[in-house]
Amino acid sequence: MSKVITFVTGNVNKLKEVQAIIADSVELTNKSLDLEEVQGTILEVAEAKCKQAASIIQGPVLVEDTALGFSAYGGLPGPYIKWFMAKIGHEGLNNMLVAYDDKSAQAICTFAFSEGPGKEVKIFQGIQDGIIVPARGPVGFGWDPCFQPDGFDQTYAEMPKSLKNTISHRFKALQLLKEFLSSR
Ligand SMILES: O=c1nc[nH]c2c1ncn2[C@H]1C[C@H](O)[C@@H](COP(=O)(O)OP(=O)(O)OP(=O)(O)O)O1
Ligand SMILES: [Mg+2]
Repeated sequence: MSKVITFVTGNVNKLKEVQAIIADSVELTNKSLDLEEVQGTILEVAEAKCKQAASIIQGPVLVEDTALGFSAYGGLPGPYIKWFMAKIGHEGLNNMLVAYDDKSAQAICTFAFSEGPGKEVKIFQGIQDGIIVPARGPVGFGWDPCFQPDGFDQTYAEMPKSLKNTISHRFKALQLLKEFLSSR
C-alpha cells in the first residue's frame, strides 16, 4: 500500500492552506484536476469527487469540497457557492440577504479520503459559524472578504493567514483528518 497521498484539487489557495496547516505531519503530493461535481448534498459531492479522483490516480487520494450555507436559505448555496461567487460576487452574496435580518452562515469544509479505487471513502468535516458582511480586506481567496467568523471582528480576508489557519472550517476538518491519518 502506497503511503503517499495525492491531494486532488484545482484550487491553489486551498492547497496552500492545507500545506500550511498539515504539511509537518502528513506527506502529500498534489495533482491539479478539476473534478466533476455532482448535484447533491455536501457529502454526496465530496464522496463522488473522491471516487473519481481514486480512479484517475489509482492510489490513495484526498479531495476537499467547500460549502458556504446561508441560514436564511436553509443552507444554500452550500456546495454550489462556487458558481454563485463566479456569477454574482461579494456584492451579490450580500444582496441575496437584503430581505432577511438573519445574516448568519456556515463555512463547511469536507475532506474525503480513499486508499484507492473501490475502497471505502472516509469523510472529515469542519464547520465555522459566521455572518455575511459587505466585503472587507484583500481579495485573494473566494468569499473570504465577506465571511466574518463568530467571535472575531475581522473577516477571513482581513485576518493574518496564520489566524485564519488556526480557527477556520478547513483547520477544523484537517484536525480530524490528521488524527485519522496518524493511525493509518
Ligand atoms: O476558505 C475559503 N475561503 C473563501 N473561499 C473559499 C474557501 N474555500 C473554498 N472557497 C471557494 C472556492 C470555490 O469558489 C468555492 C468552493 O468550491 P470547491 O468546489 O470546493 O472548490 P474549487 O472548485 O475551487 O476547488 P476543487 O478543485 O478542490 O473542487 O468556495
Ligand atoms: Mg470544485
